[in-house]
Amino acid sequence: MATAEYTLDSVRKALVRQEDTIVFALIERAKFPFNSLTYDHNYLQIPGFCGSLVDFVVNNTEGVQAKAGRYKNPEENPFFPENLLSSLVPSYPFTQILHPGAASININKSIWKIYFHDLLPLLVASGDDGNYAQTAASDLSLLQAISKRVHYGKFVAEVKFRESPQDYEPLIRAKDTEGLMKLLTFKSVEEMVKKRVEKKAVVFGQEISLNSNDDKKGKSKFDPSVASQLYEKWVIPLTKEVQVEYLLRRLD
Ligand SMILES: O=C(O)C(=O)C[C@]1(C(=O)O)C=C[C@@H](O)C=C1
Repeated sequence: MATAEYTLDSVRKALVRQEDTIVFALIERAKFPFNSLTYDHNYLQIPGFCGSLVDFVVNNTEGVQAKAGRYKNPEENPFFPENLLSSLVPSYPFTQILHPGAASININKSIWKIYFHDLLPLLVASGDDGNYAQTAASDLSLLQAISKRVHYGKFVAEVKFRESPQDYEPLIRAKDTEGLMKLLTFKSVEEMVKKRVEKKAVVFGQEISLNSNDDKKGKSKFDPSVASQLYEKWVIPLTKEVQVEYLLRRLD
């Protein structure tokens, strides 16, 4: 998008499209049981590496993706920024609409904790089918989709600021976190988002049969209420946290 194309309407449309990615990633992770060895620090015996299989897969995949240029896009934020090498590919002129302070906002450590402690136990069945590498890969896809959505709050905050700087500036100068949170909140939009996400989970998660009468009979690929809970408890609050963090740096 060019700078002029970033409006509240266009960034909300991007958030709506990201819901599809998140719901599909939920479906893909729910295909596997919990597979606890994926997260067990004593399972791997790889010389020179200390951590679980999911740590190993995420660290190494992010390493390759960083070299391939993924994190040159200001919409992307790595989970392990400490270990990354620079991009090795020619750079693309991404539209720079964000304030430079945006680069220092990365709440992936919180997303990581919530994902493993709270979301996974709600989403997947207990059990072990041995597909640990595939499980870790589907964890990473889902983590990346959630992370992108949450950090998109930077873009949402920027367009809100540009649309009414006169309302935001005094609150930013006063470091009024609560006031900012109130100003950027639209409860009716949040309600709509939660309902739509649950509906997508119902529709995308249903069995498809060529006989239309059978469509709704099969078992859903995951519990659709997990999608709305994910948004209500974590995705929306964290997106708002990113917006406040961004706004607090907006006049630096
Ligand atoms: O649409 C917005 O205005 C946003 O800021 C996004 C979002 C969300 O995360 O879905 C967050 C805060 C608002 O209260 C409404 C929705």
